[in-house]
Amino acid sequence: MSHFDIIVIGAGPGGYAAALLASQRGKTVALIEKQNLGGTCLNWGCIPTKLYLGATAHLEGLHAQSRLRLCSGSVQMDMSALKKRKNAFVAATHKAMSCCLDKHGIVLVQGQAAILDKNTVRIDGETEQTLNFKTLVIATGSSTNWFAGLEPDHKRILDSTDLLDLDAAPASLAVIGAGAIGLEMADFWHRLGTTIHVIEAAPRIAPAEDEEIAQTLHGMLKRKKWNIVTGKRVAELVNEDESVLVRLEDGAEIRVEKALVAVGRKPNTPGLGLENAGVALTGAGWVTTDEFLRAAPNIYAIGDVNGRTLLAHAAEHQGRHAILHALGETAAPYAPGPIPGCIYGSIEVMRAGHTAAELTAQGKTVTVTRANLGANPISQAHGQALGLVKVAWVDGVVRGVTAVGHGASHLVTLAEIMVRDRWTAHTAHEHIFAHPTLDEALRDALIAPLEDK
Ligand SMILES: Cc1cc2nc3c(=O)[nH]c(=O)nc-3n(C[C@H](O)[C@H](O)[C@H](O)COP(=O)(O)OP(=O)(O)OC[C@H]3O[C@@H](n4cnc5c(N)ncnc54)[C@H](O)[C@@H]3O)c2cc1C
Ligand SMILES: NC(=O)c1ccc[n+]([C@@H]2O[C@H](COP(=O)([O-])OP(=O)(O)OC[C@H]3O[C@@H](n4cnc5c(N)ncnc54)[C@H](O)[C@@H]3O)[C@@H](O)[C@H]2O)c1
Repeated sequence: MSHFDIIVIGAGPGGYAAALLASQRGKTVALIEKQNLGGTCLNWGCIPTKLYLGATAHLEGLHAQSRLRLCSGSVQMDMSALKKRKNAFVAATHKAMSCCLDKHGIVLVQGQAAILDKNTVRIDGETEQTLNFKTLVIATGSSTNWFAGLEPDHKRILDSTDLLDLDAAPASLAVIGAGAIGLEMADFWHRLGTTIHVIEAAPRIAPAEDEEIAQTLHGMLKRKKWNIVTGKRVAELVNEDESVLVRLEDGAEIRVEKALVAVGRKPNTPGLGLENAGVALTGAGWVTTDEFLRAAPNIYAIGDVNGRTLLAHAAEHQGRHAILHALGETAAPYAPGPIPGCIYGSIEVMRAGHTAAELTAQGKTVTVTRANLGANPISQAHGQALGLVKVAWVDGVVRGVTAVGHGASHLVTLAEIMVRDRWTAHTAHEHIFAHPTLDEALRDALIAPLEDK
């Protein structure tokens, strides 16, 4: 078959979800992938990083208890065994995904796709082939970005994919960029004994997060003896054979064993032939989409490649909307509401909805309530009671919830529901929160307006 109702380019979380939904709706579907099923998320992103963090969480837990003098001694991680486990898990997931595609009658085409015109793609794989579509979904994702002077050499100057492949912990690691990738990876290697240096150009780490949350995180990481430099750009990374020289814009230098370049992502659009279908690009090459996620009348662009929200669950959600819109099952513009997000690790950050600063910038009158994790018995039980939950309100309605601390990511779905369903302080009293749970900290921040009266 060379003609399909729907062709999807890219089998990451966005493309895979779109292909499955289209086939469940009875459409003929081809999914084109040049590398591995699962895209960045499964192979080099969400899944391997969380597997590494999950496998070493007990090290951090024991550390916290040893600080309370409840245990002592040391545990060694076997890095090559962990890598093997990660590779086995990823391979098993490839197999499961491939079976699922087969079961749904989706034709998987291995190769690199390029658009020839508004109804045709060419695939360069083992053989070259041309396929026709009624609707195309571009879900080609993004790749590691770097700036002049910071180019990874993949030996000492690494990107996030290289760092997952190390066989042993480096003695020291400079992390360039304190977004989610930099902070999560630094946390993993810190657990294995690596000395961490974080250099962030913005005035604070986790610059996309609420300022108080980011400052609290900063303080907690400093207690772990991370060297954190903010407000300074790294100008150059030099591989000096035995070490890497990190040169900051003000001339200051840091020498480390390895450096991680985690300064953001760039869209996978070069060579896609988008110009042949009248698709416009913006900025660094992100696909421009309209309110329905369309890049052209019969072409949608979903996930990282459209630059809206670089998260796996956002890609999946957009994939679903694109298919429903293409099939005429919805005529509504894409309006995702609050998109939950987390930074994972020993100290986690979670957020759903707007920060207080974002709401204020929109001209809203914002009030803020808080609950410290110090008062939460579960945080205390883990010996990790620093951190807080923060709620931003407008007109008595929850508009944003964010938190920092041990296990904070576990609060994110409830926080998303609170924002989406426009909870008031009274709503919190309509629900029973199990005791003792971290959720109670969320409840405490929520009922604070009632308690204050
Ligand atoms: C280290 C790291 C950790 C992360 N952790 C998280 C996390 O915890 N939670 C979270 O939500 N997000 C996380 N992300 C982000 C997440 O991985 C991405 O947002 C998500 O994978 C985007 O999905 P996508 O489907 O848009 O694209 P991708 O997953 O990038 O998939 C795109 C696919 O398209 C294929 N492709 C590209 N061009 C072509 C072509 N011309 N022809 C054929 N195939 C092509 C690629 O090979 C790839 O498989 C992380 C990212 C990184 C790098
Ligand atoms: N847990 C998660 O959900 C998760 C985990 C990892 C990645 N991601 C996604 O992947 C995307 C990419 O993550 P990221 O951390 O690479 O990007 P990012 O854009 O979030 O952070 C990059 C940081 O690098 C800084 N920077 C840029 N140039 C610099 C320089 N020369 N010197 C010092 N600092 C510099 C920027 O100020 C920025 O804070 C994010 O958008 C995120 O959504 C999500």
